[in-house]
Amino acid sequence: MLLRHRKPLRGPLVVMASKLLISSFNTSTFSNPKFISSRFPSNSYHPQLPLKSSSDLSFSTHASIPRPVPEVYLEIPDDKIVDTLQLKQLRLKLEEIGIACRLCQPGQKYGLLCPMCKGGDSGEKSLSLLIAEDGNAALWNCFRAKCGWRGNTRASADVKSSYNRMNKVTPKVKNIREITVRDLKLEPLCLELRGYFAERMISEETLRRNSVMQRQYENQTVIAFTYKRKGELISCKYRGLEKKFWQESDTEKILYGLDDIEGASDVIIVEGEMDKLAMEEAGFRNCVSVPDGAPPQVSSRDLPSQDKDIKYQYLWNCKEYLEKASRIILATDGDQPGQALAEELSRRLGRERCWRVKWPSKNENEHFKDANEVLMFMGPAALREVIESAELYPIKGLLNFRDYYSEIDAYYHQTFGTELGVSTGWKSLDDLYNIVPGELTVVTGVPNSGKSEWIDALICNLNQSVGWKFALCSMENNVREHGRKLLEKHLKKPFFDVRYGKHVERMSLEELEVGKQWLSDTFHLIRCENDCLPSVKWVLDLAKAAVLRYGVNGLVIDPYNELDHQRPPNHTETEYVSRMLTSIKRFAQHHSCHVWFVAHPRQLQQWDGKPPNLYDISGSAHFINKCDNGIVIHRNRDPEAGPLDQVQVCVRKVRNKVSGTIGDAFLQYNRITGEYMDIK
Ligand SMILES: Nc1ncnc2c1ncn2[C@@H]1O[C@H](COP(=O)(O)OP(=O)(O)OP(=O)(O)O)[C@@H](O)[C@H]1O
Repeated sequence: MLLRHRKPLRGPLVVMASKLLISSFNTSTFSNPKFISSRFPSNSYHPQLPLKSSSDLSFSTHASIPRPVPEVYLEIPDDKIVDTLQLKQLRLKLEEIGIACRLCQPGQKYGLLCPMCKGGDSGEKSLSLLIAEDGNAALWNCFRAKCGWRGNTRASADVKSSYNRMNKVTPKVKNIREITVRDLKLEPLCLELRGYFAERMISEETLRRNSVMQRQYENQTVIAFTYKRKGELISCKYRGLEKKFWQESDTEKILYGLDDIEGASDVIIVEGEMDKLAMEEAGFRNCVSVPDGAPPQVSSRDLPSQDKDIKYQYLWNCKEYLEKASRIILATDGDQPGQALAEELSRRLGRERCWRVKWPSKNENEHFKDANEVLMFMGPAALREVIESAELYPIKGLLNFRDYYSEIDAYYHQTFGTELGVSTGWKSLDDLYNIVPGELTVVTGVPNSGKSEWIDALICNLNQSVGWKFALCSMENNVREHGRKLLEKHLKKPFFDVRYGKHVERMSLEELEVGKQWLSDTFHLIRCENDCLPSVKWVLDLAKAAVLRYGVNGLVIDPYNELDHQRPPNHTETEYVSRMLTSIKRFAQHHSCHVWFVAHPRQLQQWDGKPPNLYDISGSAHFINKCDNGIVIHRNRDPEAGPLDQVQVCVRKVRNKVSGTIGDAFLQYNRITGEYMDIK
């Protein structure tokens, strides 16, 4: 007997709960939303009915189904409860789709067993059903997150509502027929068909054990693959002579050979009945075949909910057989649809327990495509070997060094020539700092120490030695000044013949023309032409375009403080810097592009004239933590201490010992051409 709760509605909680439940329901259906009970009867009646279709049903999953609000009660006088014709019709419809509502009364909410998920392992009554007070409509949802089945229906189909529209995307649950060998007029296989299987290396014993039969169909004898569960015939699939397949209508979709995997910890899934039989010949009974073959390609959509997963309903119908398996070998066909099927199966079964097979080569260009082919042409031992050497199904993001062997080999053989880093062009730095594609170098130094000059000289050297090209995001330089400095270094002549260059020959007009062409071929400028400061993301997006369009090998961001650093209010500066550097490193690695990032040190209170520390960079210690290389550029400004044109390149951090080590190198600065030279 159902428990009914007979306390009057009270308080704001009740009103809230009513609104919550009714808001997801057509209010015209429920004219009086205030009578709702969400306490579930503990002993509701729920026979296990097969899933059936109804023309005016609509189902959808909903992750955020409101859980029933407890302690909300209903008061309906007994004399108002009348089983109207429409209520009877409605109940029939609900029963048809497996909702056991024979004893459910209008205006109340009940907790029933969900026919879709059967309440999961615990068998909880997770389906919340509400029948409208007029007995004309019902609304249900399963509050188990894994299921989330929900829907609504009306007693009569011709009501104008959103149902028809929704029906188009909802599954039609067919009236499942019970079938028997006798009803289907199945017969034992004739000699000719047994011969057909023998050609395919399928023995009579295997055919018998799998109850492979035949049937007369439109003047021809066709093969009948019997789909059984616990020995009972559930469905039957026919195969005509021209490899034409069809299946008994209105039967439940299940895996072929289902009883063979009951309790198995290792399960093999193949793409056709013939492959299942072939596996048996190779000694594997723990094998099932999908009933419907393979999809043309992997769906680009998210995994649908169970009730909308029509094409793979057979997996859900056999869930309890598959969920205990710890290893599932996907031995689908080697062609594209077969691989798409493996992907779709692994998405549903959990990639972590899936394995895949590699079909052996047939000749130089081809592979065998499935189990039956391997059995026929290579024999049972070869098929066994294929299954025994199955490999783990790849999981995106979970990898092994094996996946990188070719990269490791290329590294060993220095195939690309840049594995040990490219020389800066200065001998004194060869042991300390070499440029590796994909790394991040942070450069610092007190103002006017020559950071930008040194980086310009370095990239000119790299262009000359290995032809690298660069994207320059140098906010402090105006374009013509930057062009001048780069040209002077490249042509080794001053741009002007006054002041700094008055004693040396100026670059000629012809040299300027050649130089301009070199500038255009070598550098791409990332510049914010208006007043706003560019963000790191903006710079990286353009740098990515420069990599893809022009194949640049390096990016210079000079300096850090000229970028827009508006950070989200909940981020500290440390967090912000950390994230920003992570995004720069990702860009560098992903595009094999070296990034030089210039960062100023914070204001040094009592500067002793010595090179600053990397930790002195204003903002955060993340600069030194995150960079691959950390360099401080320093120059002597005390004539007593040594030559004024001497520049100290302090290599303060080198993450990769292959490319260098910590130490100082000294270079000589040529003020006229901006070149840096090794000190002889
Ligand atoms: N060793 C040096 N001797 C003399 N002048 C130098 C030396 N190195 C750089 N300079 C000069 O110092 C000026 C500033 O150089 P640069 O712009 O490269 O310094 P910076 O460290 O990047 O400065 P800022 O911190 O202001 O960005 C330039 O005019 C350059 O010619």
